Amino acid sequence: MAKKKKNNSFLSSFDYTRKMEVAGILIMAVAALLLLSIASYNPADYGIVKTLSSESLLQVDRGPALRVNNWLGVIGAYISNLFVHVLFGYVSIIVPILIASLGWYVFRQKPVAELGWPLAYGIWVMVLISTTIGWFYNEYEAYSMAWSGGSGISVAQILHNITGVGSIIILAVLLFVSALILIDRDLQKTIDTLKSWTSDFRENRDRKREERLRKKEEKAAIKQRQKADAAAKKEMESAKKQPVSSDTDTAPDTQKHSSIDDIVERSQEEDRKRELEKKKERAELEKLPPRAILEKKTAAEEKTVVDDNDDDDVEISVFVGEGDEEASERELDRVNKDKAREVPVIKYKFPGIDLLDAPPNEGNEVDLDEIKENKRIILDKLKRHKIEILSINAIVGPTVTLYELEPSPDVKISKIESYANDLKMATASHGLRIIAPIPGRSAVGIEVPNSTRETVYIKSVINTKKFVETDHELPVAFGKTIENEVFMIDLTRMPHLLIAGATGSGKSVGINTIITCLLYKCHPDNLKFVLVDPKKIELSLYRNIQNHYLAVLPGSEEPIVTNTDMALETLESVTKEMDERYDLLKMAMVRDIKSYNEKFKSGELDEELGHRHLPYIVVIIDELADLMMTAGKQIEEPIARLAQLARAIGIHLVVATQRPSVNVITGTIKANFPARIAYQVASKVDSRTILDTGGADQLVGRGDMLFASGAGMTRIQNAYVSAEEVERVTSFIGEQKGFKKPFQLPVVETDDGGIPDPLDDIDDLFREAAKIVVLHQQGSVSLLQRKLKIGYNRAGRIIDQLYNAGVVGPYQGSTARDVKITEEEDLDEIFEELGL
Ligand SMILES: Nc1ncnc2c1ncn2[C@@H]1O[C@H](COP(=O)(O)OP(=O)(O)OP(=O)(O)O)[C@@H](O)[C@H]1O
Repeated sequence: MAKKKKNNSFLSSFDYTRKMEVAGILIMAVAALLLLSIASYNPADYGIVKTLSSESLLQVDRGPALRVNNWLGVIGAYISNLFVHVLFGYVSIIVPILIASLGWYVFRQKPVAELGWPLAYGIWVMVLISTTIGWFYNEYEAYSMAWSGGSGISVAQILHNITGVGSIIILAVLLFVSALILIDRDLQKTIDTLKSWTSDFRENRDRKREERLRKKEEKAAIKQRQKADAAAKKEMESAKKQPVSSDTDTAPDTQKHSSIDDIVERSQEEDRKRELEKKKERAELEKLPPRAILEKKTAAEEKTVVDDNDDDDVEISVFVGEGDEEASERELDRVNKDKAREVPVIKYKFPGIDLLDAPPNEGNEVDLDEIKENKRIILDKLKRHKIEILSINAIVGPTVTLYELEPSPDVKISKIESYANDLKMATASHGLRIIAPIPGRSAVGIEVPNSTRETVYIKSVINTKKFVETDHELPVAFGKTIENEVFMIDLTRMPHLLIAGATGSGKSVGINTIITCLLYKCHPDNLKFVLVDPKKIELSLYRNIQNHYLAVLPGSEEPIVTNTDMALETLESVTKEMDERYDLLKMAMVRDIKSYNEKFKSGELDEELGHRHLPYIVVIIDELADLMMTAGKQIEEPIARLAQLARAIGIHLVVATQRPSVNVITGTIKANFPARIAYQVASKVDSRTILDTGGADQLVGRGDMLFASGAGMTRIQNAYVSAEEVERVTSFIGEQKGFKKPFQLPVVETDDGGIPDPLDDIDDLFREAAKIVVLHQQGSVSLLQRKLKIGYNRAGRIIDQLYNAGVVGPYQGSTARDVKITEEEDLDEIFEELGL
């Protein structure tokens, strides 16, 4: 009695958990032993153990003939014979697996009842597979019986007796259905899953390939840049070491380089500062509790708490952004009138706001039923995955509604993202985008497209106080954010834009929005467009405004560039304009175009020295792919150079393509365009090429876009401007007198050594200039400026003519041109040839 009591107390000294752990380990050990015995099954073993007497079991060595092969000896031989030979063949291996799962459940104290179906399924599959193998064994006997086991063979035989060849069809169908059950319980879903697997695989492979290519290119670009930097540094150092007398010409050239570097470096420094500020702002937001952020973000919004009578107890608050304050009547016209008055060079009247269509219906209608339904679906789906949500905010935008979910603290945010496909299917919506987490918050955003979209009319973004009163130099109000706020940028701060979107996604409308915004804000004296349109139709509407707003190659008949050769020449010319502008800024000792123009306006800069008012130049390329396909590297080079250096001197690029592949948006181009816009694209790979992340493939087209700059990504509904509106605006401008001709870009030397400037228009000072150059053996613009007391432009033109006549060599960047003539007689011969 006493003993029993002691025993009891020994067992009861272990708590329940420990007992379950021990039981679990024991069950798993049994499973492991069973597995070993089945895995080492040998048909000969059973015969041997049957012949063994009980004494022989105690013998140290029974000799090789009686040695059992099974790893678990005699017991193993019996067990494996039962499972492999008698029952289900090697397929019996499922038994120890099932036992091990049971052991694991006991060990972890999970509810064993949960294993009911998996156990039944495992046994069913075991019987089915062994029967199928048995069927083939009966028919062909091509392999050992151990694969199906006696039971598999017998069941197959019985089935065959009853249904003949139909038996194998039945078995095949049962196997297929069982496999489907394993993959997924829904056939439709299974097909979708399989489809998404294959497309994921393909996408992955493509992405990796593109990524490799991009990295390679980026590396090459970085190397190139480093080389250029090193060369420039070296040059600067050598210039510092040997002070050059002021009347030699190499000094200004060297200074020019260091000055370019200075200016670029300074503006890069400014970019860095801006980035830092943005980071700080984000960090501040992170510190605020989520609620406070929402309040901050939606300060101007209406909030409705919806009582949806659902049985869940998650509250949903619906926010609709009020939008920006409308500008008062004629405010824009008044501001523009003042602006036009300030520029006396031409008489100009800005287009009026009434040239734009008025939005037919003001405001954004909210479909509360749709919101409730989406909430129900989202919660339902997440509940099934055991994700608990504490509260939801729905922010209704023009195109999509953002559901901000606050999950309970123990939920891993990234888990929700993995259910994107599931949610997409449940809400039956293309364009569902998951933001997990919303930057700086422990909330998850799910954007679901609205069933009825609101068109954002351009008038509703232009005629706002935000746009009218902005002091941005080149303001572009793209459209409206999800909070209904006007999304506006200053192009000078971007400083360039890369745009991608499949055909029909709203790119062209987007480019028209950019141009229209600029036309409504910038005086023609202060802004010029270089329009490159290989598709030949998209930008043709702007022909009307050539004498006001377009910049062209000298002598060009066609104000809009439509072929690759011309595009190449034009971009090179813009690059030359860039170099010239750097020279001018250096001479004026200012660091950016704004201060330069102010200095010029105040009369501090001498026009005789080449100083001139510098308008902003916005180069728009609509379809980079067409140019890259025909000119490749040749076109990439000036684009990359402009993108790298043109920031401080008022030249900005807007480059669009419908083919965002790595051979169009190369590493070099990408590296120099930090601000990017993606409209809807065809695949995740395309989205990654443009944005470095997915998302653009989930947009819903018609101007639905993502804007990405260093500070994150914003979803925007692009403002709609129709072709008729563009036509009205451009005709209004075009009908005014304007300048005599379009803005002339500088002349560029062509590859074959000639320059387009014809020699029959030889400058009066050509002879004198040639003599000076030969005398000093130095072909430089500033030498001619000093000696002939002429302006920069004229001296530059004479140097180009001297080059064309063979007196000086080609342009060599930072050093003066070589002089090809040494003797006066040779020069006289040239004069004679030219009839001078
Ligand atoms: N912001 C917008 N709001 C409403 N509808 C739009 C918007 N942008 C585009 N759309 C609609 O989508 C159509 C296609 O747009 P768009 O011509 O700009 O596409 P795209 O990307 O330039 O195509 P492609 O590359 O073939 O020229 C437009 O005709 C218009 O009906």
